[in-house]
Amino acid sequence: MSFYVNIVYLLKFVDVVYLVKFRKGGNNFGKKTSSGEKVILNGISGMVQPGEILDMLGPSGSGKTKLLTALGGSLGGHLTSSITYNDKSFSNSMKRNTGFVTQDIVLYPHLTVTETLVFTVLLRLPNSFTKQDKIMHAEAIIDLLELVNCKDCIVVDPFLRGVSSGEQKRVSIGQEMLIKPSLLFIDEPTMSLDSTTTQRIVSMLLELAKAGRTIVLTIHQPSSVTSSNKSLNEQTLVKKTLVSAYKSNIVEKLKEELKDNDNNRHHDQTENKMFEWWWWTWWKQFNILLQRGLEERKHESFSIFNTGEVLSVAVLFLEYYGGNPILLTCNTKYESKLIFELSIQH
Ligand SMILES: Nc1ncnc2c1ncn2[C@@H]1O[C@H](COP(=O)(O)OP(=O)(O)OP(=O)(O)O)[C@@H](O)[C@H]1O
Repeated sequence: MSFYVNIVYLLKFVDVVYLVKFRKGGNNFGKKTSSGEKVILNGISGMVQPGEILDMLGPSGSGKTKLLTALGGSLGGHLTSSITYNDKSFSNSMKRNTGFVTQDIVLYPHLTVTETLVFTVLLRLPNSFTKQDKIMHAEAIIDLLELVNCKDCIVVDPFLRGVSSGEQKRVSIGQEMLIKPSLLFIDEPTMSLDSTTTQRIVSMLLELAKAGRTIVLTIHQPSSVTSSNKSLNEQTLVKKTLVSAYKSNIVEKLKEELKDNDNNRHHDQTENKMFEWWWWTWWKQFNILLQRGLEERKHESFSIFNTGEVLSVAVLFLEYYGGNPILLTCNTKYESKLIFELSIQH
């Protein structure tokens, strides 16, 4: 199974503005509060071609995750922008081709690396692939992400160490890779990793981009140009210089480029023809979810209550997500967190 993608996407975003409403003063313990608006993203523009990686650097709180989520088509609320993918807006059909790796690593702690990826691939690849094909695909991803040495390790082992945080991050990326997404969004792929693991992940992302993907990622830069060892005046000056350099050197050029690109580009008419949508049968999905739930909790002694819990979680997931395979990579133990995250993202 090749890692080349069927559809390639040109991502363009122009003047992305995002506001949030907030209550001034937070909880005023019974006193009157007033509300206000905060500008989180203020007119951001850019373009990413297939085969390219756009890396967003910035200090904590600068809006990287919000922009990434907006580009991934999942940011609701007060968003005004023109974000297009091959000159079309984000659609449900595109979700099939989009992978989104969140900052927090959320994996089943009691499954092995192989089990994690195999259950994901069984749920997320269409029925046109045989079970054997799907398992082979998961094994290929394990090779690609250099997870062979830990493939039989439990993700979080209560007695031993479990897999390392770098390996967990690669498993999270692997879960998205299984569907061969054409667009890949990754929030902080190198967070808290050592330089060797960072280098490995970056090389892997370069390989994925070479295969035709459009990749956007964020990297928190602790040693950013406005670092705290500079005085406030110096920080403000550096910010102003950067903003005006961005406006005069980049924005106008970029907008020109976006215009040229609009005029010259031959639209990819094959997208819809190549797009393959499928729905799993309820029974098949239920079985995989049930099997995963039982595998995850095999270390616990099973009572009627536990069994009932696993069964209801499997049903609940089918019901909650309406059988949408993209959302079925969740973690039983961490449903509430994921439901929260997914309700934000989808
Ligand atoms: N509902 C909200 N109300 C007020 N402010 C908000 C709200 N949601 C997000 N913010 C603010 O928006 C800003 C951008 O958040 P975002 O998560 O995108 O930052 P980030 O650059 O990804 O940070 P980090 O590197 O720490 O993950 C932050 O300052 C955050 O506090």
